[in-house]
Amino acid sequence: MNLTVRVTGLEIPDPVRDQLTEDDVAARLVGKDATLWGPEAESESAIRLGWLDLPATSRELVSRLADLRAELAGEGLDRVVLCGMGGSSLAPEVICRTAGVPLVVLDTTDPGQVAAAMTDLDRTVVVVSSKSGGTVETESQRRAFVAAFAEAGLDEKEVGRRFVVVTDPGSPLSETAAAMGARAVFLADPNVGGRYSALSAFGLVPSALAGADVGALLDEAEELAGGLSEPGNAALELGIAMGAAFRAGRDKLALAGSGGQGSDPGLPGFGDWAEQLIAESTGKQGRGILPVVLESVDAPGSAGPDVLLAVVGSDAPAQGPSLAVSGPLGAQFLGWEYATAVAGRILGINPFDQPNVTESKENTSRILSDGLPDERPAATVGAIEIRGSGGVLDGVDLSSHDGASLAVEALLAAIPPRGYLAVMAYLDRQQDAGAEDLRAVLARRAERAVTFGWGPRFLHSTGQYHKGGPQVGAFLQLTGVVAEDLPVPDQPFTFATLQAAQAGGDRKALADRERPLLHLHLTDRAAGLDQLLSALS
Ligand SMILES: O=P(O)(O)OC[C@H]1O[C@H](O)[C@H](O)[C@@H](O)[C@@H]1O
Repeated sequence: MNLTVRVTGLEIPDPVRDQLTEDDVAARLVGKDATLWGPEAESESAIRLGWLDLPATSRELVSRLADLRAELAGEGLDRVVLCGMGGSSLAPEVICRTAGVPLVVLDTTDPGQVAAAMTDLDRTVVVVSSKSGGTVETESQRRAFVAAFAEAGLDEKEVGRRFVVVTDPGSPLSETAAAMGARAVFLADPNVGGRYSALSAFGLVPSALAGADVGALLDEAEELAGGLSEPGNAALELGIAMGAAFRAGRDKLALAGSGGQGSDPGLPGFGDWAEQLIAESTGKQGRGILPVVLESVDAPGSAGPDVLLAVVGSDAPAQGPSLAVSGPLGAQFLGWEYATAVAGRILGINPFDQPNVTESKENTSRILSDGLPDERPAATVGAIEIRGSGGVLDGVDLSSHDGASLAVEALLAAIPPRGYLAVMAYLDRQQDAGAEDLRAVLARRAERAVTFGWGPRFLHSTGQYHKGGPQVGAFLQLTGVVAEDLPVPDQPFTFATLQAAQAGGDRKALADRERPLLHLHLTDRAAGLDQLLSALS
């Protein structure tokens, strides 16, 4: 078995393991028994277990993708841009970063970040990935690239040849792909959900075109797959540890990479992939495991009474209740998917649906048709406009020059015991990268779990947990002024209005739950971030 899981400092009660053994869960999961998560989950589970077969069924893609990559290279198309959200982009990002090959991942509606991806068009091929084929971010990016290629002088046929599409059979995107004459269309297995699709066409197509060795990835997964029906296998142990920790009150899973130390190479970006898998799969019905992606093994948030630390890519135990999960990337993907399905059974939830994701999307659509509500700031301090809901600004003196940090302090004070703070930044992941530093700064002050997510990307990941999981979150939303907007061709909105509507739609979903929420709008992005970080550090 090429995955090892070492559990340290966490007691696993015998009944948890005994029950799984008695119920023959390992073999039944490999046999795709849809009854494992109870009668209510059965119809969904019945069409969501195809990921178990992917190490074998995805094989046919390997040579097809090698041929396509060679064909593209022959035409000088060596820059790959991937448009896709959540399950359609997180895995390729890890695969390519781990392999050290360049892939431009576009999973945003930030106008500046989208515009920055539209360079070097003469050597660019765009992979448009969406399982449903109806994701607004992805479709908007596709339209923007079509227009950019046309503006660069390509005729309609040439434009189509710059696109490779990955989607489910019969989706609206499959029809669009045919209509635009896309160079290639890869239809994925509809019996695999987005966040379980790392080893399907969604993970493999962009990665192989960017130059990653996806055959090796499948080999790694296949080696693990061979032992997954055995009781006591490593992926089962991982799921048991996640479930037992949850039952013992350790419902925050802090994820850290080994940073390339020790015997395993690092797996950069793996935490963000696992975050979506765990948050969307378990965060529902008022419970769930909250993944907290850390900057390093000893970053703030790696320990605490409600925390289990998982170090990915390490075989050395860390301090405190922790897991060391080592193995190559292909085995990690399959192992964590299997473990999450097992943990889902222990938690008593359906690990294959995402019942609360649509809510923010619907709010966004409403804002796009009715317009943004006029929400006056409670105060403006320096480059930051301050707004709040859920009582977070009650009694806070916003008139002083440190009004913004007082507002943040009030938000931290509103985090309930065993709760968490989610920082949600609807900004440019490249240009405003410093926003990520807020996580550790705030975790140090809050002494509670603090997560960081780029909007709208996190809506397809932790967004489910925020709304469907335990209602113990406090929320810091960051938005910023847009220097130059970008149209979404043939749509009644621009990227800036879409981004603002997504932030507004999610604020509404959280406000409807009366969660404490602080919204800081940066009227100058760089100055606002500096102001915030220096006030809080
Ligand atoms: O691949 P798509 O259909 O575009 O979906 C992208 C993402 O969107 C939704 O919000 C789901 O909650 C995610 O699980 C999914 O990965």
